[in-house]
Amino acid sequence: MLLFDDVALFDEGKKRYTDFNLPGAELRLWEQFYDKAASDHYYRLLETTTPWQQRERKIYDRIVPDPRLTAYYGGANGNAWTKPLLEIKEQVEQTSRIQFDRVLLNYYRDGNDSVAWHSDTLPKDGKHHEIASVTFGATRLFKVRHKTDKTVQQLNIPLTHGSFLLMGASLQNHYEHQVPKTTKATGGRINLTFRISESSKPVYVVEKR
Ligand SMILES: O=C(O)CCC(=O)C(=O)O
Ligand SMILES: [Fe+2]
Repeated sequence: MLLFDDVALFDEGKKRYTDFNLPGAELRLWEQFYDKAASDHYYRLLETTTPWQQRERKIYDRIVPDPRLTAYYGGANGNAWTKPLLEIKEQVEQTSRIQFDRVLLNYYRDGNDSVAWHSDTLPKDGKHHEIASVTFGATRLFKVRHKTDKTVQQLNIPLTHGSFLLMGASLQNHYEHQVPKTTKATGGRINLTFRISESSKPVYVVEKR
């Protein structure tokens, strides 16, 4: 069975690069960072071998399960790195010239799974770092909006199978993002966000093109 044949982009066989040129923040996208065969391979592998957890959070006085499954690798409390995750980490490090030391995996089982508007948590050193986001599986919209300046247009970025989105450190200061639920029939989606914890600093500076 072939997975995710609806991704028309793959027919073109092109790696497409976009710099969103956001005011005050860096956001860059490589579509088909992985080709279809590699993307299908990683999707299947991660879906079946990851120790997915259903996390919960307290919202006021209610305990609410997250509308997605998650797993952490690296850092103080994460699972031990696996060979495929290290492979992906090295590939995003080569392109971004930034070194990451942990990864959060999100598994959106269908269109009913989501992540609400947020900025990623401030690391303990009080400073945001770059985040490298890799997607396998169904295409979902990644929405980005400025926290205060309503004149900055909201972005709706379809993150396709095998894409790589690089978020600059200041994106978290000035913008928030979400992956909304969708009623469109959609299969599973796995997103990996490679991060830098407080104990390590980027080895390289992201180069502006
Ligand atoms: O699934 C995505 O594309 C984004 C996930 C995310 O924003 C997060 O885990 O902080
Ligand atoms: Fe996030």
